[in-house]
Amino acid sequence: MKHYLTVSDIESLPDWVDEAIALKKDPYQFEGLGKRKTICLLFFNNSLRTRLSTQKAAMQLGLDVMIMNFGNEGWALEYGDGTIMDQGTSEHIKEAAQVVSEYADIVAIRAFAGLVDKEKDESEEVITGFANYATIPVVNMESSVGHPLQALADAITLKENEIKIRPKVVLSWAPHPKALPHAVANSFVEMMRMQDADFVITHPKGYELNPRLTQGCQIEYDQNKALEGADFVYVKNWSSYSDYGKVLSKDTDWTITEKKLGHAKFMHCLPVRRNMIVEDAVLDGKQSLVVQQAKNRVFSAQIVLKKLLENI
Ligand SMILES: NCCC[C@H](NC(=O)CCC(=O)O)C(=O)O
Ligand SMILES: NC(=O)OP(=O)(O)O
Repeated sequence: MKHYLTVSDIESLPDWVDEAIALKKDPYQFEGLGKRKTICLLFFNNSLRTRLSTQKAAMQLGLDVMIMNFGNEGWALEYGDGTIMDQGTSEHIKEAAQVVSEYADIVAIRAFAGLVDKEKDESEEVITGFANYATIPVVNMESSVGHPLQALADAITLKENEIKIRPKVVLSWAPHPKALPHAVANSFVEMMRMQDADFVITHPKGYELNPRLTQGCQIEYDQNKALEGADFVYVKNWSSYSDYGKVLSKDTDWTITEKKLGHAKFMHCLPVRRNMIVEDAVLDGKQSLVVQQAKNRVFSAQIVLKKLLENI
């Protein structure tokens, strides 16, 4: 693996999940691997979990960590080829990526979708710009279209809570006041397609995800029907994909309640809007796995960084 950019960079999901669970029992096992090496974390957007869990994973591997809030503090970057830079952008991705490569051995980047221009978001200009011009491995800490560290942590969490070989896993849309990206849902779908499960996606009409990703997946527009007999309910809001970036519904009939959840475990990547996405009783109850998911972000990051370091 050269970079960790998408879920498809996972060479073997079951092996990586097992390795992560083993690492969790002995987190400092590979403490020497990152000695005298540096990871640089660049954030174009806010974060709690990704920032701290990736830093912690790096520290447990003995890496030095440099963090920069690029969105506020870096120069505005230009991505276009041959652009006459007489407008707002100050520095080209070509120099920026090469320069960061001189200071660090791995670079990790968070750059969300703008949700205005679908083509621009799907071109993944920030993360692919770094992957094209950096001379070091690049890690995706949530890009326009994917959040593969989250999906790997979710796979670990599913495995830790597995009670049957082929569980029923439901990905449900839920309402949110703002337009949110598709990245988390996309990567969850891609990850679920790598394992054996009765997987169902439910959302209101108009909220279909990128059909290239959901091809062959079961889609059920009736949320109650989708939730019947579920073992895991993974909840997430996303904005419309077809009517790109638009909020078409804030219908709180889609909010997850204790009653709807039944015996299933509740999952969400966080941060979560209480009593909008899910009612308090679920988050405060025993069936919620959200904190375990957040903990597993350390081990998903650590497995990825370990694989990259072994390759350097
Ligand atoms: N990394 C986890 C989710 C990040 C982002 N959520 C948000 O922006 C929520 C913000 C809010 O609730 O105001 C998303 O959906 O992709
Ligand atoms: N789940 C997740 O990526 O959280 P942050 O946005 O806080 O990093």
